[in-house]
Amino acid sequence: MIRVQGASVFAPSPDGRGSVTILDDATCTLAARRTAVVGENGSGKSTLARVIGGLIKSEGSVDAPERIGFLFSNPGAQPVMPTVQEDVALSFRGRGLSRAEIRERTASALQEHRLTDLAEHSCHSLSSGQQQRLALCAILAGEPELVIADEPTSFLDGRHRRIVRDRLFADNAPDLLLVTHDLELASRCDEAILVEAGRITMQGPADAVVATYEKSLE
Ligand SMILES: Nc1ncnc2c1ncn2[C@@H]1O[C@H](COP(=O)(O)OP(=O)(O)OP(=O)(O)O)[C@@H](O)[C@H]1O
Repeated sequence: MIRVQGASVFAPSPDGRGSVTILDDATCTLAARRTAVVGENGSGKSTLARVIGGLIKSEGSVDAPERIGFLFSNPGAQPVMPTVQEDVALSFRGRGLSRAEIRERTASALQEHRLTDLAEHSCHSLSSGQQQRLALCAILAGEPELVIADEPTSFLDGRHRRIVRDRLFADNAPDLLLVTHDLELASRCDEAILVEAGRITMQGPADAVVATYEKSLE
């Protein structure tokens, strides 16, 4: 369950003299297992996702699960460790596991995400699509209650897009808040919210919200 009450975010205006509102008094209660966030470029979707994920501060209040995995729209910003293997292993630390258990779980997570061949590679040497797959692997390894995914398939080829979609929508996957321009994927969520010019203008069943949004684009 996510509750956002009167969240507003301001950024410096381009002339540097004042501020512009990039999220305008957003209020919503998201109780569905999977919620899509749709809207035009620059409407404020990522800003809302970051506010919910606690990555940026806003006015108002946000109540969200404690264990959130955030998939950035720029996957190059995601890895924190030098190599692929170390980055995934980090997700298993702090849970009282032995070194051998961490090694074993890391190997199995890498295998599941078809990253075994890249285990020793430097995270920064990976392509954007590989980084996006690594980010998902590392985040799911952390067993979050909620995944906030900002365009999680933007750099992926068709095959890997299907794999990532299937993983995010698996029965045992964490709850999902999905920012996407892929309206077919958005429709697979239970609910959706529409963001327009910094405001949440609609919330409801994903199909209905996507249909309204698509119409507004005609
Ligand atoms: N740090 C910032 N400083 C100034 N303006 C910002 C900042 N972050 C976002 N904005 C502006 O806020 C608006 C909303 O940005 P946001 O990234 O939330 O949009 P979005 O709906 O996710 O867009 P897209 O679909 O293109 O990814 C944009 O006009 C953007 O330029």
